[in-house]
Amino acid sequence: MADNQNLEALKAPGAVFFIFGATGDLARRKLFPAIFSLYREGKLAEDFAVVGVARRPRTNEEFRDDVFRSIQEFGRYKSSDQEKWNKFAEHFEYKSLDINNVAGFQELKEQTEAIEQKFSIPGNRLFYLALAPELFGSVSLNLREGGMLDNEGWHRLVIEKPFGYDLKSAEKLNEELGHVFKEDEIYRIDHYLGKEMVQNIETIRFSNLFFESLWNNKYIANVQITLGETVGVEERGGYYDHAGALRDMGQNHILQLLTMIAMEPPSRPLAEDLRDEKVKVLRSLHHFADAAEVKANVVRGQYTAGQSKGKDLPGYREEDKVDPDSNTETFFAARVSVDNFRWAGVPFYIRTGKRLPVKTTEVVIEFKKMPGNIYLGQKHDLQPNLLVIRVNPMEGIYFKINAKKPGSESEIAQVAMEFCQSCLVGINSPEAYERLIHDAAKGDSTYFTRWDEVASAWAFVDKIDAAWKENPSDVSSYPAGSWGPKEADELLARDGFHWWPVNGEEEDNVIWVAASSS
Ligand SMILES: NC(=O)C1=CN([C@@H]2O[C@H](COP(=O)(O)OP(=O)(O)OC[C@H]3O[C@@H](n4cnc5c(N)ncnc54)[C@H](OP(=O)(O)O)[C@@H]3O)[C@@H](O)[C@H]2O)C=CC1
Ligand SMILES: O=C1O[C@H](COP(=O)(O)O)[C@@H](O)[C@H](O)[C@H]1O
Repeated sequence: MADNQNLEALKAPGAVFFIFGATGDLARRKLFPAIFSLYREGKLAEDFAVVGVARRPRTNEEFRDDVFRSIQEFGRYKSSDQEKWNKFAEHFEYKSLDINNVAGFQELKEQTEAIEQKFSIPGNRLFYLALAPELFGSVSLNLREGGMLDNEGWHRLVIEKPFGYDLKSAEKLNEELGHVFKEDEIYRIDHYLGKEMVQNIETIRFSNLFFESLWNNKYIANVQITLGETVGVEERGGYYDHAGALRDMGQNHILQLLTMIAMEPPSRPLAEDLRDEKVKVLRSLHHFADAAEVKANVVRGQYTAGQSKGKDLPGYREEDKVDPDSNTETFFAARVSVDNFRWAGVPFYIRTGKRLPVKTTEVVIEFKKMPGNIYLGQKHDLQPNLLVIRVNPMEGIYFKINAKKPGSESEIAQVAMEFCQSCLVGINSPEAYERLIHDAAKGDSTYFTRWDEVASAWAFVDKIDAAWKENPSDVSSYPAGSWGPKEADELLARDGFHWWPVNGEEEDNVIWVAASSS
């Protein structure tokens, strides 16, 4: 009984989910599998439906086949029972329309009313825009013009990143959306906020006395945030060549991770309180004053041909749909300061890149060194304590401490005490998109970015971009499969630090103690 009650509380209310861009890459790889997982776990009400929208012609049957293939290829759960699949698939319909043509929306309205009647759906409508950002404004206007918002029930707009190209374009887009939707109806996706371990940062920080009491500039020497990718630009060269790493990963995912690490505890466990704290961090970021300051603190790189695991990899300029003379950065690293009471003097080193040696998202908190004076003269190099939060692909945390090497007389060894969440049997963490779609359907905006966060992040990034534009070809190169240009190491070396190894590239002399059941 208690379990049933819990399940009921988890269920999102009945609604129609509109996936605009239903024939696209994101829908196929992430959104359909996420909806299936929510259904399998009983997190969707029985009275739900999904309407896929794009220009390509598709019958409902063809669309359901597309959805089936996407789930079998990319889903956490696969479908193996035809009868159960048919029951799920009958909730899916397709509508071919051009976003720019309002007549299509009027037809969509009629189709939607019939679906709502068929499944007794109470009129709630969630519009997920898995579309190129240029279409976001038109789709919201045409939803209104086509009468899609005239009914009773809630209306929510879920928007993919990038939200604009810079502050100015983001403001324009926000204004366009604001003519149709209120701020609390807009859910701006940053899928990193849906990741299990990103949400866990809040819990780790605010439920452990020994972390929170050390979480400041008295005890922390620096923070390192790495979002490494082994892939190149794949099929997205056309988009990426206009975006680059700073816009693609920096303005959103990295700065969001940084806010989770740096924010003050929210006064109440409410979405607005958490977002208030995050925006305060973004407002505290030191904005680089001019090109010289950017040059001293930000490194940009582009990959050239290289090798990974014995495989030859092309350079960025040889990639499909990329300008052969492109100066777009596929890597950036920066030394960032959060100018507030807690963090003054603590450098935050951030980096991301395509074609790095490993796929990894990790945050390393390096604590200040102990004086070590009582060990002087004993050939001990006392290492600093580290707290490492592993977000992706491994999930977990570990803490590095110094201890007497087992069996030795006085030797000191580094011990890594690990909670390896992904090693735990039975844990199959929900994908970020599952959580976020579920949250949006329940009206919980905690892990979506509010407009003032987006605007503050752009204001910071625009300063870097403006400096880069003054000298567009000043981009360092790095061979595919390496850790980026050497200047990224120099950023830290200057301060007496270095990047800590990530994702299992651990030093040999560390003793691991695992707190998992694997
Ligand atoms: N793919 C990814 O991994 C990620 C994507 N994103 C973001 O998600 C969004 C979608 O990306 P992605 O799926 O890769 O893009 P795709 O190019 O693969 O898909 C775009 C979709 O838009 C549809 N479309 C284009 N023009 C129109 C139009 N005029 N009217 C109706 N439908 C139209 C296309 O269908 P059709 O041609 O049939 O009309 C297609 O379904 C983008 O904002 C992207 O930045 C964010 C993070 C990761
Ligand atoms: O938003 C994006 O994220 C992906 C990386 O996401 P992850 O969850 O696999 O770490 C990145 O490849 C893509 O370029 C970017 O647009």
